[in-house]
Amino acid sequence: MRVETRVRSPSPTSKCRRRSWKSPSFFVKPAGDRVGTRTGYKYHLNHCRNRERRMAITVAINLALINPSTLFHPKSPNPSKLRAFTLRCSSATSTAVPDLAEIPWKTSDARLVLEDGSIWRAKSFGASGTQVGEVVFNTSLTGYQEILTDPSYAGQFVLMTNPHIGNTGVNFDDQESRQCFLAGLVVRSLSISTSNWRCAETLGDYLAERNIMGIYDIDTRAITRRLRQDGSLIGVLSTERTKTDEELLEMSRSWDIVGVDLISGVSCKAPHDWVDKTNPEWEFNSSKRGGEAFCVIAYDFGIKHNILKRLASYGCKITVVPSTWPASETLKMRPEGVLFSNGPGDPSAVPYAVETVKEIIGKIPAFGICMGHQLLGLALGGKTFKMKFGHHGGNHPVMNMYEPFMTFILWQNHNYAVDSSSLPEGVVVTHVNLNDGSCAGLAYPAQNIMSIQYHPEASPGPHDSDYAFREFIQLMKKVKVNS
Ligand SMILES: NC(=O)CC[C@H](N)C(=O)O
Repeated sequence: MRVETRVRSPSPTSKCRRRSWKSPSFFVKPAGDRVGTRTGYKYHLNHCRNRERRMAITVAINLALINPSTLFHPKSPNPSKLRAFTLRCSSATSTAVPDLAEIPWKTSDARLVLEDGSIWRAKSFGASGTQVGEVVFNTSLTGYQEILTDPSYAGQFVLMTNPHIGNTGVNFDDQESRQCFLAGLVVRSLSISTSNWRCAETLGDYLAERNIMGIYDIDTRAITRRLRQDGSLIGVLSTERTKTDEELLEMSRSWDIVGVDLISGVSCKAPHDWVDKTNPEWEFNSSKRGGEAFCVIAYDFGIKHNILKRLASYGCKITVVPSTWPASETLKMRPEGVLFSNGPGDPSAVPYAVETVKEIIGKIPAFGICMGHQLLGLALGGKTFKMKFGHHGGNHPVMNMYEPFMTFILWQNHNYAVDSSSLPEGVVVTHVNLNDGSCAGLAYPAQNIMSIQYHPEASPGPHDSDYAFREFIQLMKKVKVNS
């Protein structure tokens, strides 16, 4: 198919004040011997501000990417600039063209077999092979790259409920860790083109290079309903024709994620300092930072880079240590605070980490995030349990129990939770998830402990809870002043 694009600008001499006359129109139409010249798509812009103009150009580039050599825009107000821009963009992503063009006509070549016996046919992208994991659904509309690189998804297939994924491609600034640890990605519709000023490669290429499997053209709504009704399910994803459905089903039924130590596979291997702050270009909260720098040890149970960046932006000097780092070494380093990070899997499967937490709390102010929060709950004598299908997404309402009318919309990503009723006296539930009443935060003021089940760094997600980092700073400050 040849693609012809035209951008028609408003007449500069037009005296007409009506908006529609002032608006540029933009046409993208398939052209060629067997396609009528008047068929195609018309993008009519309501007004001609730069942003809309850029959008129009972006649409033109996306459609023209199917065949960049036929890019054509004779009536651009500034043809040479527009041509240079569009050609630069199309050549920057031209390596992706053959794959993209193939996608809509590809036939099913993958199966997702769930432990309940259901078999879902799909089309594969990224790596091929056979992979087992727990299927969880994520309700986030954006941020698939941060999700892919969040180590907390180790051992899990992430099914995105947002039906359209891949349209912004992948860049190398939005990585939350050194690699993708998840088992695979499940999407309804994989974008046939990518368009973003930071895009460095397509999602498919990115996953293939990292040996991560992806599938698309699968009924993600039906699977999500099943997970909501029956709870998280183990699944096997396979592109191998030689494997029978029965074999894959057997594989899914003989694997379990409960009781497995997934932290040891994602944690760093040696201590190191962290200095990167949130890029000033993306900084959203530069107010109320004191000049004081606190030394913090961050236990890496699968830590996301943006937790470290936010802490650094709040002025902390951070040393990241592996999950097996002895508490005695930490105490010798005399930090002013200890952070217990997020991380994958079952908190009760890592008793060594609970022991470490037990040895540290009460001696140094402690802050737990997600897995760190669960480990603190266990160390304080509480219990954790596996939730039905967990919380994965950026739309979770969480209420602050100290200020009951303060409800935040937050990013959560967890399958386990602390059982509020199991917590000993003196430990307070500070936050509650309003969807199901589960514990979303706790504090033990007597030992200068605070912890949250949600992600204050967002990435992706709303920034509502960035204040949690400030509260940790205030906690360290209070202890320093009083000591
Ligand atoms: N984001 C996290 O730290 C996840 C915590 C824990 N592994 C869970 O799934 O509940």
